[in-house]
Amino acid sequence: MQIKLITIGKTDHKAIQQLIEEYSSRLAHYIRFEFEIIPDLKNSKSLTEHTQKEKEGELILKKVQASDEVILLDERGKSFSSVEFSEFIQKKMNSGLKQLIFVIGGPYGFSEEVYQRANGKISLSKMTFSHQMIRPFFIEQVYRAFTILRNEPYHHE
Ligand SMILES: C[S@@+](CC[C@H](N)C(=O)[O-])C[C@H]1O[C@@H](n2cnc3c(N)ncnc32)[C@H](O)[C@@H]1O
Repeated sequence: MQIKLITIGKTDHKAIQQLIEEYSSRLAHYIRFEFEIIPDLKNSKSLTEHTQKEKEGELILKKVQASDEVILLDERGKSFSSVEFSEFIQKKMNSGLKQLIFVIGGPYGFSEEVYQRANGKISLSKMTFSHQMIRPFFIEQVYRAFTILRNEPYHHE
C-alpha cells in the first residue's frame, strides 16, 4: 500500500517545512509515502469562500482514482487514539488497498463534492488547526502508527 497526503498551498514556514521533511523521511522507512501539494489558487482573495472551496475541491478530486480510499482530515471527523489509528492503518494494509489518500483541506475546509467522494473523516482534535500546522502533526501520527505496529520504543503509552 502507498499512503498519500494531499494538501492545498505551499508550506509557507521554514520550520513547518523542516518538520514535514523530517517525519516524511522517517516514515519512508516503513511505507511508500507521498506528500503532494496542490498549488494555491490564483486570485484567491477575489473569490468567495464557497467558490474557493469548490475550485480546490475540483483539483483534489482530479488527483483521486476510483480505487483509492480517501480519508479527510476534519475536526468533525472520528477521533482515534494513536494505537487505534495504527490499527486502522493495519486494517487498510490487510485489505489489499493500493492507495490510501488523506486530504487536508484549504483554509476554509472542503467542498460538498469532496465530502461526498470521501470514504471517511478523521479528527486530530476538536480544536481547529491551520491547514499548515496540521501537516507535520498528522505526518508524525502516521510515523507513530508504524512504530506502534512494529513495537518500537518511539511510542510510550
Ligand atoms: C483551518 S482548517 C478549516 C476549517 C474550516 N472552517 C472547517 O470547518 O473545516 C483547514 C484544514 O485543516 C485540517 N484541520 C484543521 N483542524 C483539524 C482537526 N482538529 N482535525 C483534523 N483536521 C483538521 C482540515 O483538513 C481542514 O480542512
